[in-house]
Amino acid sequence: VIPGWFSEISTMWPGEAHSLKVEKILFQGKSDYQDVMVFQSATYGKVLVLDGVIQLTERDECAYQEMITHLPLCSISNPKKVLVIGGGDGGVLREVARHSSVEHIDICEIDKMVVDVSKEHFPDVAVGYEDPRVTLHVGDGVAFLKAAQEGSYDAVIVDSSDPIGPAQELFEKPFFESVAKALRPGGVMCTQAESIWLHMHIIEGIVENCRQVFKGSVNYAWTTVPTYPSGVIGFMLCSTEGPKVDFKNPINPIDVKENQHKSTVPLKFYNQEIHAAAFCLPSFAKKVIESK
Ligand SMILES: NCCCCCc1nc2ccccc2[nH]1
Repeated sequence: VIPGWFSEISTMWPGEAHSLKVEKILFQGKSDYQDVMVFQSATYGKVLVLDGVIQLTERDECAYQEMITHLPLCSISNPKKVLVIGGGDGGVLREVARHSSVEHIDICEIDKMVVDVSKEHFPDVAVGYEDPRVTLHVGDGVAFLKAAQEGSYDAVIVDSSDPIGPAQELFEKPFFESVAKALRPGGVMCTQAESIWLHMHIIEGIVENCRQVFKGSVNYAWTTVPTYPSGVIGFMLCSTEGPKVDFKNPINPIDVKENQHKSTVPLKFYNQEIHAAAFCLPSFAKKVIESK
């Protein structure tokens, strides 16, 4: 351990560790589910760490939050009812709120400490909670979806941490089945789907499960997030049987106007070209993902 530096060491990425220079530790706690830490970094703004794994930094969170939200929502017309699983930081809420067709946003986050810490230390991310369309449910996303009424959502966004820890069940087939049940015909799911450099085996399993569960389209997209392991992270884009969804051609460009309730920052990362580009895969990943 180098004094003054945080290194992201994990069995999920053996032999490598991204490091950030630490100016000051702002919060350290242990919730019922995980260790929670916030520190001021020298060059990436504030950083949120759960069980030693970087979840977001102020400098590059825009890439992840904008892509995980707009890849699905710009692929369907007139999204009205959206469910977010995880994402307790509030960043996905901030992005969903940009879509004026949306009437209601449910968010189910298991760890209240993540919500409170984000509101305290990441106000520009937690601003999403201030939108009047948002309802926060503190609890397990698996149980929430089991209880959800069939066909009640246009989109479900699964903004989970990694499959080691509280989010483990969110990568398994029964969970995907409960998501498909809660979606309307032609409804869409977008999940955090790890790194093609580090987790091709995990991705292979997710793709296999999704192809069995989602009878519409199933596509893998990816983007650059400098502070996630290997500097990239992926998304699983799935739609249920029904009206065809073409994820690769955004049909519903965001009418990016001031949020009804709060003026949020303009889009920093997402645009139509990067939407289409996100689905272009290197051959080693294409071979695995498109053969499933
Ligand atoms: N190793 C990659 C981790 C990706 C984490 C994505 C993420 N960031 C989050 C912040 C708060 C709550 C849930 C979250 N999920």
